[in-house]
Parts: sequence; C-alpha cells; structure tokens
Amino acid sequence: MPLLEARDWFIFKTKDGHYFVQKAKGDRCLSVGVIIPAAGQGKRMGMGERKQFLQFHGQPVIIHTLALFEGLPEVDEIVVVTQEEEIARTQKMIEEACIHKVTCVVSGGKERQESVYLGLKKIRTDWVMVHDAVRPFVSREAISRLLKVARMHGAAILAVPVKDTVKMVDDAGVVEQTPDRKRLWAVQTPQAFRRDILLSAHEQFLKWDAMATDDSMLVEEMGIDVRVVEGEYTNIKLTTPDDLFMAEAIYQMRSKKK
Ligand SMILES: Nc1ccn([C@@H]2O[C@H](COP(=O)(O)OP(=O)(O)OP(=O)(O)O)[C@@H](O)[C@H]2O)c(=O)n1
Ligand SMILES: C[C@](O)(CO)[C@H](O)COP(=O)(O)O
Repeated sequence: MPLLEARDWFIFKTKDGHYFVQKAKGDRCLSVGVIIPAAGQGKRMGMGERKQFLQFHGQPVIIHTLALFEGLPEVDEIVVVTQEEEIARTQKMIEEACIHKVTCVVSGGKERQESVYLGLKKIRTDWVMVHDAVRPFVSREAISRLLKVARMHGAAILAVPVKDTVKMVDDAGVVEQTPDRKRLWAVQTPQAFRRDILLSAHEQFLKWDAMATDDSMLVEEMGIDVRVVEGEYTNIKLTTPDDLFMAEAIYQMRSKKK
C-alpha cells in the first residue's frame, strides 16, 4: 500500500527504505517502452532453432510479437535482448519486417532476469513493459487494460485464474498442501512498471544475489503492491512442442474472426 495518498499522488516506501513518488491518474504524457527478452536457449522446446526464431506462418515468432507492439500507439520504444550471436540476425529480421520502434538489440544473460536487467539499462522510457518474445498472442485490449492499471498504481501484471487444482508437492512426490484455487492465478506477460521502480528492484536483487522467475516478484519483494489484471488464456508462452499445436489453433481461430 502507498505510504501516503495525497489527492493525485502516491508516495511508496520500499522495504529497503527507498521512496517513490507516483503520480496517480496515469500521467499519459509519460513515455512507454517495451523490453522483449529473447535470449533464451529454448531447451524445453527441444528444436534445432531457438523457439523465438521458429518460423510461424511466414514470420519468426519474435517478429509476430514485435509487430504487435510496433502497432500500439501507446508504445514509444522497444528494446530487444537476445543471444550475442543472434544480434545481427535479429537486427536483419527487424529491418526486413519494418519494425521501427526497436531502438536497440542488446546481448542477454544466462538467466531471463539478467536479460531483462540488461534491457532495462538501455531503455529510457518512464514506463516499462516486459514481455516474453515467445508470447506472440497477447491482445491489444489486454495490453491497454494493463497500462491503464499500471499508470494508476505503478505496477501491474497480466494473469488468468488457474483452471486446474494446484498442489504443493515435496521432493518425495507427496502432496504437502492444496492451496485455495480461488486465490491462484497463472501469471503472464506483459508486466508493466514505472522504470525507476523496476530498475531499483533488479538492482536490489543483484545485491542479494537472488533470482526470480518473473519481474513482478522483484517488485513485490520491495514491498510495492502489484495489481493483477485479467489476461487471456490464449496469451500462451511457447515453451514445449505441444504449445505449437495450441499456437496453430489460436492462429486459425483468430484468422476466422477477421
Ligand atoms: N537467459 C534468458 C532466458 C530466457 N529469456 C527469454 O525469456 C522468455 C521466457 O523464457 P523461457 O520461455 O523460459 O525461454 P527459454 O529460457 O528459452 O526456455 P528453456 O527454459 O526451455 O530453455 C523467452 O522469450 C526467452 O527468450 C531471455 O531473454 N534470457
Ligand atoms: C515471466 C513468465 O512468463 C510469467 O509466467 C514466466 O515466469 C517465464 O518463465 P520461464 O521459465 O523463464 O519461461
């Protein structure tokens, strides 16, 4: 919760004593950037080509994702983070696809978190969305909902209610606990933050030498409330080969709607 709410302003105090002043009513003149982490190996997909570069209906997966953000008026800048050896090829794909909002393609790190941090140090916008290159199906409507909430509160993420029952299981494969499903959400990207909040969170985790599987966790650990915005079940992350069948079904469903 903000430390102080004065009419149009929030003042946040984080666990390690940082203060952030957040203008409420989502100051629309603030610039919005997107960091696209695309430096993964795609081990679980298990294909020769890294999954972010797999051809899908005539374009690499990453280009489908970038084209979406290129077409969003709210987005001022895109920074792509990829493997060092993929930078030249990625830049060429971006040029050929006429993606003009990409200001730079930078080399990523061993972990997703490091890649995002390297992108964060390059981007200069007031607001930052972090979106996985391998989530090509997020909708413009969901992104607009996310930005509206983030502008009001400083941090927001897309997520969908969990459909299956989820259990905590110990190392011996024995069920330890069944959390209340009504309170469980499957988290997606984009995740949207004030850039200063996200940068401070990443730098704090670097000091702690700690890891997180999403950017929201870093901000949560700073004691800042992160709002959940309902996403869509079609906003899948291409992770394992079966996801490609789902991707084809989503693509066909959307083509029929056009
Ligand atoms: N060191 C890393 C690891 C992941 N990513 C990116 O983060 C997104 C989500 O990561 P994930 O789905 O786990 O991709 P991979 O790490 O490639 O998958 P795997 O764990 O199967 O290797 C992807 O766009 C991936 O390219 C990244 O930029 N840098
Ligand atoms: C950030 C994320 O997409 C939210 O669900 C997910 O945590 C990424 O996990 P990955 O193992 O790096 O794909």
